[in-house]
Amino acid sequence: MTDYASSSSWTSFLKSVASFSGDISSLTAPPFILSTTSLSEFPQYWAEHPDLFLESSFITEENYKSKFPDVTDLPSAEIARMLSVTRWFIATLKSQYCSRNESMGTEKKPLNPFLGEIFVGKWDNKEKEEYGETVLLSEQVSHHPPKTAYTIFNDKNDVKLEGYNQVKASFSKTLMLGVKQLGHAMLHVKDESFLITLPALHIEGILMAAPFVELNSKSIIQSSSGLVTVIEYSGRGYFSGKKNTFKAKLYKSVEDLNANGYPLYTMSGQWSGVSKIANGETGEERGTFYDAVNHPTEHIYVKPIEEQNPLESRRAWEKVAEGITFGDMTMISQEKGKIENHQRELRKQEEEEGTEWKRRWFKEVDYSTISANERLDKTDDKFIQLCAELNLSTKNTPSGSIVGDKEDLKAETSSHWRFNRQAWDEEKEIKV
Ligand SMILES: CCC(=O)OC[C@H](C)CC[C@H]1O[C@H]2C[C@H]3[C@@H]4CC=C5C[C@@H](O)CC[C@]5(C)[C@H]4CC[C@]3(C)[C@H]2[C@@H]1C
Repeated sequence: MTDYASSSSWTSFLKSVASFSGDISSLTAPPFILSTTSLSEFPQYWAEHPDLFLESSFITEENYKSKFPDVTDLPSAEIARMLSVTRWFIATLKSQYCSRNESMGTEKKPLNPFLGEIFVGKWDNKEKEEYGETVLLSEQVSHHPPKTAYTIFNDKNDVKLEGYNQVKASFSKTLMLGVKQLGHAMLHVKDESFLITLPALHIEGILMAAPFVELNSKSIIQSSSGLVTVIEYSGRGYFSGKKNTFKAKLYKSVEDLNANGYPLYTMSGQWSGVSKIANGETGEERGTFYDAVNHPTEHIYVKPIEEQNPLESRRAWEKVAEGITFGDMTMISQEKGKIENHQRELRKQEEEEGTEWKRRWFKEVDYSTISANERLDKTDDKFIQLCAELNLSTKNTPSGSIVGDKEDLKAETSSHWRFNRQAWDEEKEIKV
């Protein structure tokens, strides 16, 4: 095993970190820490368990007890659906935050998508007729700063996830990279909606050239039914001492949450391992909630590169990925240079013509026009309604910020990316 930590390329990289400007892509990291995967591919990690992604859409008053056989006191289908959505969300975390360690040995620096870069794919679920096809569309809607908008939809069962992501990163004195996520995700299952806020994370192990992600802070899942789940994260050295630890509490309402009342259920354990579910009031265990190690992961299907459009990520980055695989710095910088030069020419042309790159499947919606309480009775916008339940900021703040907290007061914009389904229905060039 190469001792990367003491290699000259890594020590000089660490020196460059000293002058880190906050823009992750500005850092030239050595080939062994570069990933051949672009950030535009990351939304696939929301649906690598097609069964769990769709499960809540199959839960009815008639069958809900069968979905959680150990939870004998499950009161209703609505609560079962909230448990199911919570389990799906917990199940996404291992793919989101550990998949590079599993496939490449350590966390790596993803390729920085160019403006307009797209990534599309599907889970055809052929083995389960009742699932139907799940489609992923991802588009880099901003390059400065990088923002990725995505949707994952399954028309047959009326399930759709829509969201976008932006990160703010900063190095601590101990060279740990702290990352705050902006944006949010919204899951719509038939006539129910769930707002999901994104956890903050930090990258440990950079000094030893063996980086890995640990989650911190919390996520909230707010349902349009009023049910709410709060998930708190911790790592090694915190109360339980184990890495990737979480504690999730499902409350009947925000009032119960705010009054520090009993949750209906508490789920706790490791999001990358096994977690248990217990009765929220008595603490009596009700069995295993989720087992990340033994639940099969199904990777997305992406058509071969030769069938892809030039804007599609794996085709666009093919040569750079080759350079990274061979550790050929010259090839990496030459091929990256071609992509960057082409982008510079496009921006120059747009500047001269007074135009702007046309976003393909997503549009930016400005929520700053009216104040929050006015909006409530004037909108059927689920984002506004679900944020209002939790008094969450609707501005461009780290996900989960509260109205009036310092991040909310500091934020100047309130624009969020939304999927434009009609644009996809009218799409002529790109096939999944
Ligand atoms: C920046 C210094 C550097 O290059 O160090 C190399 C190290 C690999 C650490 C930095 C990179 O670590 C990567 C981890 C990436 C996040 C992983 C998962 C997600 C979830 C997904 O839903 C949205 C994106 C997000 C937050 C990734 C964002 C980019 C991260 C932090 C990469 C770092 C550049």
